[in-house]
Amino acid sequence: MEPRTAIASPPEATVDPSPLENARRQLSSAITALGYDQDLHRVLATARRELTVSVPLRRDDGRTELFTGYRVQHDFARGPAKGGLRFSPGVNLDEVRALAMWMTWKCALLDVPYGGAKGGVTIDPRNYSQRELERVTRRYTSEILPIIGPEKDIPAPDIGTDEQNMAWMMDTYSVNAGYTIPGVVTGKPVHIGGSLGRASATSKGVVFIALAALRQAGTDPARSSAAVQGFGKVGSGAAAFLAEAGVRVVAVSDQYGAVHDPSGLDIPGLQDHVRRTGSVAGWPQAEPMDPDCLLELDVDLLVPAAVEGVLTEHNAPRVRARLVVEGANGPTTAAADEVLAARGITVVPDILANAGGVVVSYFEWVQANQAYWWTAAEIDERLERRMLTAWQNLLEVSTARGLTLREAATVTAVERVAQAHLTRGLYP
Ligand SMILES: NC(=O)C1=CN([C@@H]2O[C@H](COP(=O)(O)OP(=O)(O)OC[C@H]3O[C@@H](n4cnc5c(N)ncnc54)[C@H](OP(=O)(O)O)[C@@H]3O)[C@@H](O)[C@H]2O)C=CC1
Ligand SMILES: O=C(O)CCC(=O)C(=O)O
Repeated sequence: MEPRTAIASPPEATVDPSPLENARRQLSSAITALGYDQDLHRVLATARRELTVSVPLRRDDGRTELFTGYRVQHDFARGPAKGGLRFSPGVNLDEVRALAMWMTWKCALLDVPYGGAKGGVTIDPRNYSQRELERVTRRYTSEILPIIGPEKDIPAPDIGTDEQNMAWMMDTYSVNAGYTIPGVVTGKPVHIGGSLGRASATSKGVVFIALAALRQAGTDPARSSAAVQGFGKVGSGAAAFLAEAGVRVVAVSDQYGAVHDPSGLDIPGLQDHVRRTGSVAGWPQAEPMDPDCLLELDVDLLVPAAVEGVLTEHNAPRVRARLVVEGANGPTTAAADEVLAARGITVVPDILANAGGVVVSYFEWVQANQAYWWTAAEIDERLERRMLTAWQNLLEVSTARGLTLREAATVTAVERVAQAHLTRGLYP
């Protein structure tokens, strides 16, 4: 594939306010709504453990490069920490802190028995060979090895990583232990202890929730339209499942461009094009469009499924979607949330909408620990049940307490985590 230059403009709000500021603002509102004191607030706002490591890489041509890696474990009160590993050049400690905190709330909201964690390495994986990526993954795993494990912290894929990275992590961890420990990571290939349905779980979960939210708003999915930002593991799967459900997916984007067809994109055809060329850009069967304009299209449903901070106070007044379902973590800043709520646009928060991944990661961990495998149908059925139960609960809390869906989700999750702290006596 030809090297490409990203044309999508960096999100205006990733610098100010940062994802961490947004995450802390959401927590702060929940603490106020719950009437908790500032001591408990400080405990919940602060990660239990943070590790920064340096990751040297001997390149294939003999040169050496040095990357920085992070693993942040935000909370353990409800179980081992859980969360993805991101390979992206912009990764920094504060971003990982925010993502780890959101993992804690997500696991609590879905009632999976984990705390939250996240990891990252400051590398753009597109610029490195598979052998180089293997060395980086193994070295990073060795560096964080003392703090991960099936009962401590269980990584999974996130931006820029996939099941192959998880296979290398599992192998590095297992070789050090002297025996195979599949429960140390999730999102592994199925033939080495991964779960059926994990690869598609996040996208499927997004679509279960999107369809339920459309129906809740009185919109027939088969007569609705959608735009999806990001065409990676989450975005391309979400676009495909939406299209299968009869939703007209009119636009999708990645870092290099966006394509638009008001009559609906042929998603399998586009996936094929991306497999061949590495981007949605240049697909001849649709019109190119400015990726920033995708967020402002007149559609029923907008699915941001790329990075944090793309819906800001600057563009939120121009959003015309009736419903936003967050496939990405933290795509909407706290200020944008207020603008969208005031404009009557419903935002289904990340900690519910994209939780399908961690739900099936939980199923994978349970299966790996028991060495007993479920069928694809069992996994899909249990995933759908968990997602829709959480959605119904959320609607009830939101209505009963007069809160937005994000406020209701954060309040519910923070209350569960706080109760775990208080009951265990971890809170001094
Ligand atoms: N994977 C999972 O199971 C889960 C992921 N998430 C979240 O979903 C989001 C996407 O993750 P995932 O799909 O796994 O990651 P991938 O690396 O598979 O895909 C990321 C996608 O986002 C695109 N992208 C990156 N920056 C921009 C931008 N500025 N504008 C438009 N598109 C952009 C990438 O484009 P390009 O291909 O051109 O680089 C790519 O299409 C993240 O927020 C992640 O944290 C949440 C829950 C679980
Ligand atoms: O599957 C997991 O453990 C976590 C996935 C993830 O990183 C996320 O939900 O943001």
